[in-house]
Amino acid sequence: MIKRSDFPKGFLFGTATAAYQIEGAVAEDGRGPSIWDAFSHTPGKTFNGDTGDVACDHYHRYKEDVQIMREIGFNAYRFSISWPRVMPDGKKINQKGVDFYNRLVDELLENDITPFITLYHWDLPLALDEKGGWLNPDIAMYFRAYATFMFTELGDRVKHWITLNEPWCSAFLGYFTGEHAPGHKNLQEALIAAHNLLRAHGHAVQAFREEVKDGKVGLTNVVMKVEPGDARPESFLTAGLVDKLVNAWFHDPVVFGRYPEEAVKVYRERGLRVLEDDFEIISTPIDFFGVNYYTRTLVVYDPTNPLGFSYVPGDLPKTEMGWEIYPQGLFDMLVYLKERYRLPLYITENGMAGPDKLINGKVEDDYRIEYIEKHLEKVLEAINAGVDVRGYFIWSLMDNFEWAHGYSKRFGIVYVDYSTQKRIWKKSAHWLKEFLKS
Ligand SMILES: OC[C@@H]1[C@@H](O)[C@H](O)[C@@H](O)c2nc(CNc3ccccc3)cn21
Repeated sequence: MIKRSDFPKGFLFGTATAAYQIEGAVAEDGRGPSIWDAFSHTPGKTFNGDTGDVACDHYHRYKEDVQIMREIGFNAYRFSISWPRVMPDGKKINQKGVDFYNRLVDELLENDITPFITLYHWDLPLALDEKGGWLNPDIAMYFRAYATFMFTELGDRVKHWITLNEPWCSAFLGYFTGEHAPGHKNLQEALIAAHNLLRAHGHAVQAFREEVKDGKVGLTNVVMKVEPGDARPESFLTAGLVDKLVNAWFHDPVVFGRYPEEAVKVYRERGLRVLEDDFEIISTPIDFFGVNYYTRTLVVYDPTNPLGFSYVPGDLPKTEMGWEIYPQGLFDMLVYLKERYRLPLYITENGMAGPDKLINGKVEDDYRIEYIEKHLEKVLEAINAGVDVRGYFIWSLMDNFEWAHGYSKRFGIVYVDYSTQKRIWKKSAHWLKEFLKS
């Protein structure tokens, strides 16, 4: 059984959330609509027609939620700022919205919890989407202005910042598969959005260097361990290619100032345009990568598929999301990222959706305790293998709005009874409290 003291001194143990998934109060104190407000209110887009209108009502209950983090013993908390709450039209400042984040940051600091802020966790102001959103190259300058303002407003107290959460999801789920807002289904658009997301990231890093001299800034990507789903040699090659299409596509430009050549070829061979501008800005040096790790992805060679591969389900035990539980993949990807990019790493998300049932006031989520413990063991193994991992954030503090799945998936270590907004510690929260004392 691993102990907290096995980890390096100063290692951060935290939990993570995102604005649209927990805040609610979507029209309070001047907040403007985001693309997720529009998307979730569009019939058929989310499970049961669920929306983030109320969510966990964190906007009003943030003090209670900070107390829960303090009692569990976390020393860090990753959360995101709702761009449309602080700039309802994407540009004009709404001071009441800004003041919520001032209050939240002060509450965290008073409880010795280090804030990690994500500037963009998918809730683009709808007004900017109406100007083309991530398809409009101007978006990079709107994002730079938003980032600059937040750095000046909170940078005196917040020294750890993440520009974007998972640009792969924003681009490919938002513009190719259409599962996420704004719900487009166009691969060329996904490539354009991906490039503008990376440009926006680079501009924000440049602004950060001007505004927060003593801070650290990074980018959080979803990191998938891609493996062949059958024994054919062509599937082995396909896995290597998909790794470039998903992982390297959002890491290489930021460090090397270019897209991975093998992946560019896949798109160009299919007549798609790959953008090449602004790599100087995109590769403005960063201080760390955030790693969101959940599972592995199995792919097989499939010439009938537009990109030459298809996903296959694995045979390992799965979570409620249908994702295989595969801690080894975390170790593998931490070593891979260290070898390829040589940057400090924070695991900014790791966790599972479980069949969490409230029975006699308790949620016995032993499966989640095992998931966390097994993944922490792999983090420790990676650190002992020389990987510079500096923190681990559990997704998530509490059950929340799980995007297209609505409230049907529970990732929290704290159960939320949405009918009463009562927070109920799951067994995993009690386990973590003991672990963090060990
Ligand atoms: O789904 C759980 C969380 C989600 O609530 C967070 O907002 C988001 O940052 C997040 N990213 C992942 C991993 N992304 C992923 C994307 C495609 C396939 C498998 C995993 C999981 N999660």
